[in-house]
Amino acid sequence: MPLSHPTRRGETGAVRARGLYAITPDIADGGLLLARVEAALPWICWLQYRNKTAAPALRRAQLDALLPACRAHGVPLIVNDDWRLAADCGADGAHLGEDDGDLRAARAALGPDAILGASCYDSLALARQAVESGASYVAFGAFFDTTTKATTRRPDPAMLGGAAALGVPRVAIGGITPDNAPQLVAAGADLVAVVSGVFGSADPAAAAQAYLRAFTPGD
Ligand SMILES: Cc1ncc(COP(=O)(O)OP(=O)(O)O)c(N)n1
Ligand SMILES: Cc1nc(C(=O)O)sc1CCOP(=O)(O)O
Ligand SMILES: [Mg+2]
Repeated sequence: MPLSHPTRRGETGAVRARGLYAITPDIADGGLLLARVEAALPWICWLQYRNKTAAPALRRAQLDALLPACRAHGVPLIVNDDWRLAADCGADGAHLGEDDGDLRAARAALGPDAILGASCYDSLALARQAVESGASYVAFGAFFDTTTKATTRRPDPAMLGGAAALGVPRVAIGGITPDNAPQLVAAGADLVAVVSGVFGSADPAAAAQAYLRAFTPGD
């Protein structure tokens, strides 16, 4: 199952990854969240913990439950929005958007091996700045309509190719389905980041596997 492999580091120490980057939805029930994540874990490359509504104590408790499950599958766990929480709970990294603080501070706090992601929306200039500031991957979106989050920016898939020279994994996000994922992978996406397409499904394991076909055209 080569596409379920987690992050590997090359000789330069750079993050290399390819496949599905699953992102959790806002689920208050920790048992339900863990069950749905555990179903998907064999098929995913990275997991992002994203909960926009939980109180800090619940976020911490959910992360503490998810971390051993991710470790058991060799899947890095990345915390959305809050690099301090990522550091406190021993996660593998953090994802920061434009309102989530300073990438340089996050890199300094998390250390050189942490996976540090940056939202770059529809901007190559933002992506260049992010890498200069310590980001180890860049994310572009929203490529398609999504009901998970209000989005205003819509990059062209060609932006993924334009970002190749940055030398870090390129993540595509926003309304990605198994049907539209192949065009983003063909345009240069190393990872497709998905919330509802995986965790909104009655069968997260089957849903996750459906995305992997985008990375093995012809199968
Ligand atoms: C992989 C990935 N890409 C983009 C985002 C969006 O981050 P942000 O713009 O900070 O919005 P919120 O997710 O915090 O609502 C992401 N989380 N992950
Ligand atoms: C969290 C997020 N960030 C986006 C961006 O464009 O930066 S789109 C998005 C929502 C992705 O959810 P779904 O896979 O359900 O469409
Ligand atoms: Mg954010």
